[in-house]
Amino acid sequence: MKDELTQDQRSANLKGMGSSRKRVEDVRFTQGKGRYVDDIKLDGMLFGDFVRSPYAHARVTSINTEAAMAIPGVVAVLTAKDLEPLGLHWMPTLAGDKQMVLADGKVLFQGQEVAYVIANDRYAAADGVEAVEVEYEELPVIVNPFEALKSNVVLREDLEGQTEGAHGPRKHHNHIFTWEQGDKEGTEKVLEEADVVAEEMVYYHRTHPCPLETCGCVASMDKVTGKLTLYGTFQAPHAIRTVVSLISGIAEHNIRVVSPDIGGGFGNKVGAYAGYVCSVVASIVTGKPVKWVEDRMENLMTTAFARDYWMQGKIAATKEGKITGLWCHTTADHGGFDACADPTKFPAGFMNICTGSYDIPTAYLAVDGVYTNKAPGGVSYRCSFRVTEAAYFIERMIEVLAIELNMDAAELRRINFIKSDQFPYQSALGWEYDSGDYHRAWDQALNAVGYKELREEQAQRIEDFKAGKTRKLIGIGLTHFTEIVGAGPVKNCDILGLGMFDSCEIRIHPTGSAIARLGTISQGQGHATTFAQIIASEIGLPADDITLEEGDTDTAPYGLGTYGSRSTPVAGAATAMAARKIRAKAQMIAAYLLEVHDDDVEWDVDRFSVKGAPERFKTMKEIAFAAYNQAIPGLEPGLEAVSYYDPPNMTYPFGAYICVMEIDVDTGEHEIRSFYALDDCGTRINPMIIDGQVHGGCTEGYAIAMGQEIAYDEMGNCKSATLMDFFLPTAWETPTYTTDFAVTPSPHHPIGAKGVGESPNVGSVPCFSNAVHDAFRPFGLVQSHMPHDHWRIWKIAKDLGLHS
Ligand code: PCD
Ligand SMILES: [Cu+]
Repeated sequence: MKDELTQDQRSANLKGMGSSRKRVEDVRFTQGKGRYVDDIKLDGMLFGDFVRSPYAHARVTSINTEAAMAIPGVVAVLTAKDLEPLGLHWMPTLAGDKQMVLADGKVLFQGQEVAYVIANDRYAAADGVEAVEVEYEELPVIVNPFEALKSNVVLREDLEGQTEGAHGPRKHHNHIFTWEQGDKEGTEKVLEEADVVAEEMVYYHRTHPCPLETCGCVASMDKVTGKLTLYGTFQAPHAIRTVVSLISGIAEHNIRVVSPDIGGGFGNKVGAYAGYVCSVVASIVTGKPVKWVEDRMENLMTTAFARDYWMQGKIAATKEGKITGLWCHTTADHGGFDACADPTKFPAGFMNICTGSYDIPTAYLAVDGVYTNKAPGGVSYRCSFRVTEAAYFIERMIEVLAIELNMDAAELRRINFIKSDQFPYQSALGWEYDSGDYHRAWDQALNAVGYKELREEQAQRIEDFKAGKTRKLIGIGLTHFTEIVGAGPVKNCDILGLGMFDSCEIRIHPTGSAIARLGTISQGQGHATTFAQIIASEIGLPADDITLEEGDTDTAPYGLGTYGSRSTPVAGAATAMAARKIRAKAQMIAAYLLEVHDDDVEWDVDRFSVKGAPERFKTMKEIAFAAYNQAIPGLEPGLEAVSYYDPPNMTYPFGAYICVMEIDVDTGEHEIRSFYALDDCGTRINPMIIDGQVHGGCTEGYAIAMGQEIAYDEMGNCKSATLMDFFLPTAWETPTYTTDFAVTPSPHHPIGAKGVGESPNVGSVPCFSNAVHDAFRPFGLVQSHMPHDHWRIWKIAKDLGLHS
């Protein structure tokens, strides 16, 4: 048989890895045909809504539900008393703490769930919420973690007297854990003996990812079959199924968890919320489906926030700028409950990646987790595992050290980068970096933006400013970040005891198309597009002929879900491995059909051909059909495979970002003149999707650095619970980005890919912030806290005496 097409043409037809294949899910999304939780409407469905605490800390002395029950349409009102007999008034958190489902005696943060009203429709439920009478007795409020550690006020009375927590000893009744990594004495010695030591407090404020779609679920208990179906905005559907089974006692095979389309997750939808538990209970009690969907204020006030890390740092170096040691003590504000979603052994996530891209021989990190009267969570926002905090910390400390040494910050970085021949690199705080080429990426970035000329322009501008010719300064923000994603090796990463592997199952149909199912779940990342591309390249069937399914625990193989940029490093690897199993069987089938030995056929894009006789071949499509219609001796019929992949290591994507900012000294306004982002995420599956990820992540980083904040007053009132107060950039504010790339494959990943989704947030926040600091560096600014909104920038200028 003769083939008309060249190898390249056949390869292009597959739309495999490396092609900017258009996102298949967008046909649905752009036509309003997505199916989100709120689109699920079941017969006889009821609606739940919460009574929430107006106080940040108060005793609940009484709850009267009579008036609420009298409202037409209200079916029931649940309080902690109703949940207690079921043992469901408290629930375990992913961090080994426990959290009230409904207020049990007291409340610990504003917006905390106090009672759950179930009604025939949303409006009756809302009226019911208004009518529930709750009496509170206010208690002293603590919103500052440093004060919490000194205060006599006991926030968590349920833990009183417990000196041991889930992560070791507790030093104080408002203390959660201390986590230490590295060499304390060694680092102190280095600091003592160093030529130069720079010290600074770096605060990464509390913020929130604010996804377009808020959190919600529909619980439906079928009393006839005993089967509970739970639809919801879950980033980890299988883990939710296991947790629901463990806390409700319903056998796991009788629970089906479904994540339909999700309108953005960003880590906000990893944890388990009171709304899920109450909806499940309500459905069991009423025998009807129950829907609960948060509104915007509830989402901002009560679901997983991000950051709130106070990082005290010391960095030591020689006079020439070679870093000799890094010390960090972090005070972590976790709010009323410790509900982070970190792997069990890492109560401060991967904060110990805080040595960044630099070869720092000695380092020490300690993190103290603290309770305050703020919302719990702390898991989210484009790095669930505290890598954003770590990158911000080290990239600020480098700038602070550059000031101390009176050095150019780009040069200081270059002197200290881990060299390409040092990989795999063992960091002082315990990680093995898989691969990287930082010097090359850095030079590529500096050349691309014309760094030298920019510095000259900036110097001229400073002169002009001093001469009274202009009131605008230029800031050049630099960042070189190293991410750590792909949790994780099962041997040291688990969530609630569930090892963090992931999975893929591929089934080839007789006519040569396929379906693949994964343990992950897309929230907008485009998995249906990219994972089909991996399979296309591995087994030579067009990506367009491969359906991808995620999120239904009745059909998908068990996996730990999508967050921490783990889908590509873990489920992506499982996908390649499952595909390779299929290809191995296909090889045997091809050899049988071609009547040669297995070893005498070779793979060629979309077929196996006889070695030395390429005109004799069987395409994958032909092989698929044969798998179902030929009796092949020694082989089972059919063509499918499943892989559960336990990664041997994390992957370490990295990037070089440079921002040029103009700052108006008199108004505090800024303009982003340019933003350059070079990302190296190893082998690239879909360059266009990567670009989209970088644009999205940088825009979130821009928001965080320049204005976004979950702020509290001293009474614990959340001051930023609406989009009037919480900065969400629109197309108007969003800067234009120039993206670039380098490719340093991961040596341990079957296709060499690393994650990329989190990287742009990890890298862009310090980049924007460093630009602000850099603009004022000649006038003596060393450190100033984010977010750098107009007022705060104006204040910096004022404090430096730049206003006449
Ligand atoms: N090399 C490479 C890598 C990657 N990729 C692509 O890209 C993406 C991403 O990826 P990754 O990195 O792996 O990641 P994932 O896992 O998938 O995801 C996750 C992430 O993702 C990001 N992005 C995004 N997007 C959208 N649209 N939405 C959303 O929500 C989101 N989110 C965010 C977050 S936050 Mo966390 O949760 O906090 O932890 S984490 C996160 C996908 O599609 C993939 O396939 C490619 O292509 N290539
Ligand atoms: Cu992360």
